[in-house]
Amino acid sequence: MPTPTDPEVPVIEFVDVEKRFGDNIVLKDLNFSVRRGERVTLIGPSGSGKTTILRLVMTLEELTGGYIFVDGEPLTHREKDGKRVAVSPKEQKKLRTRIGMVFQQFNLFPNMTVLENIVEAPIHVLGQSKAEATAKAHSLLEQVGLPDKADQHPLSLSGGQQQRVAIARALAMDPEILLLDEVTSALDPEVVGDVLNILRKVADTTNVTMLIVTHEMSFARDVSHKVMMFDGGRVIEEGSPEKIFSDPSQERTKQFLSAVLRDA
Ligand SMILES: Nc1ncnc2c1ncn2[C@@H]1O[C@H](COP(=O)(O)OP(=O)(O)OP(=O)(O)O)[C@@H](O)[C@H]1O
Repeated sequence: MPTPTDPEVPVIEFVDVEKRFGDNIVLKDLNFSVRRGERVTLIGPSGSGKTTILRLVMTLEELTGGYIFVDGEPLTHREKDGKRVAVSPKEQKKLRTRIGMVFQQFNLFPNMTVLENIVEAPIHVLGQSKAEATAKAHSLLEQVGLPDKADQHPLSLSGGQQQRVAIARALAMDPEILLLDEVTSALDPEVVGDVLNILRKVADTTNVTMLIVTHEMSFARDVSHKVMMFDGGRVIEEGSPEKIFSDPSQERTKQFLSAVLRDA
């Protein structure tokens, strides 16, 4: 039996996942796994459930069926005596600290400064000292090209700058898993490249596992090890970006790609 520290254990594993909103079944019998350090891009038509998958991993949505494992440990439910039993809030919180997410709409706290946004979770969730968290926050602000914005409030920054702060905030937790949900969709086209370059660098210089939802084909091609195409709540095709993007074998795939991706 593999243990959670076994390198063969997937970092993220979906087993027979079902997600419904009322009568709307968005994901059904969804099975996939992501290995440590792997960067996986999810693509699919609007409404196919890509964002929902990320939100389930972040425990922002309630899982209505099946199981999600992080490092081999159940994130929301485990099977016990043939029954599906919820894990304790404490167990869930422990796993959650390993996961960071960057959202389309930045989701920064508007009443806090940039620095306060970044140090909040490291201090209150990880128990870091204020000095340690602050030093790391300044270094991350340097890394995302905003060394002089620590004392500003998010709403005084441009969208691209706010997204860079959001990336710094996610990285401040040293996440094992980074979830990127259409992080450039709300940005002016001229700043999209800057934000993606920061993420390319994160991909190049860390071993963080990434689950990415994006319409930016070049970015997906550059950073992903694997692309998974979703439709009807299931994976319909998966493979290397070269395979999926450059040589779509079926006409259906070709049409599908031209509908959902843009080359930026
Ligand atoms: N909170 C919610 N309440 C009810 N239905 C929801 C909720 N969130 C998502 N849905 C529904 O779930 C389905 C999948 O939505 P989701 O946002 O995951 O799709 P997506 O593939 O990310 O789409 P897009 O590419 O347009 O962002 C949609 O039908 C959506 O209406």
